[in-house]
Amino acid sequence: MAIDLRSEFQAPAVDAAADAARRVIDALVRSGGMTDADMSAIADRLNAVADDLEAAAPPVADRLVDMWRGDGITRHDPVAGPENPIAPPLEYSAVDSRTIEAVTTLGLPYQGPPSCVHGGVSALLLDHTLGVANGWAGVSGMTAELTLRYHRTTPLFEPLTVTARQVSVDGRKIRTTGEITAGGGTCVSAEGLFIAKHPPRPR
Ligand SMILES: CCCCCCCCCCCCCCCC(=O)SCCNC(=O)CCNC(=O)[C@H](O)C(C)(C)COP(=O)(O)OP(=O)(O)OC[C@H]1O[C@@H](n2cnc3c(N)ncnc32)[C@H](O)[C@@H]1OP(=O)(O)O
Repeated sequence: MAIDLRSEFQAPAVDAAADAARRVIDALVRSGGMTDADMSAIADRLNAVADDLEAAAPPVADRLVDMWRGDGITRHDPVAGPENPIAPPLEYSAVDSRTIEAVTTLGLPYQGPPSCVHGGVSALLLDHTLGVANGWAGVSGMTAELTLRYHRTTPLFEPLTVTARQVSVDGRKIRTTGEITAGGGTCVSAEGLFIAKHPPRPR
């Protein structure tokens, strides 16, 4: 069962613009200097788009309030946020009442070692996914510790399954585990300690 991304706040045109930005990021990294495209002209066009967006954008303080409307999963975060071009974005499904998973394929913008996912990107995906698993299980908090083991390299261009499960809640201490697998094998595993604490949402 897919986990609902706050359906009352869906914004298909915003998500489509973010998807287009993801394509731009991917194409820029793929091109580098090995392109016949006129990169000076492309920089001008991209800056023109940024000028339009900045001219119409709200004050940051207003947007922060907007970002934190409602409850549940955010739409702007850098892992699952459909309106954040940095996010792949992961789309979570519930496995059971304490476990979630997402399948994603990462490309060149996320590269660390040759043709492999950057270790920091894996940490980002796991930190967030463990946090969402906590939210899904009903008791969430802030990351206090995140221990990662990199078992083998995590491939680009192949489906990755990112899984997280809330293991225990002891007072304010929440323990959660997760992993990234490819082709059925574990690439990265994670153990997290979360402390039940919630900074106030901007209002
Ligand atoms: C329908 C859909 C549902 C899903 C809905 C999804 C919801 C949406 C999900 C969003 C998912 C985002 C997932 C990203 C998660 C981040 O990215 S969070 C950002 C990164 N983390 C931080 O910035 C945290 C920074 N650190 C802090 O703010 C504070 O140190 C902490 C961690 C909150 C703890 O501070 P505190 O509340 O003052 O806690 P404190 O009283 O000192 O300690 C409480 C207990 O925890 C222990 N403890 C505290 N820190 C540690 C530590 N590092 N190591 C070991 N023990 C510790 C203490 O020893 C103490 O133990 P006891 O004495 O009670 O036995």
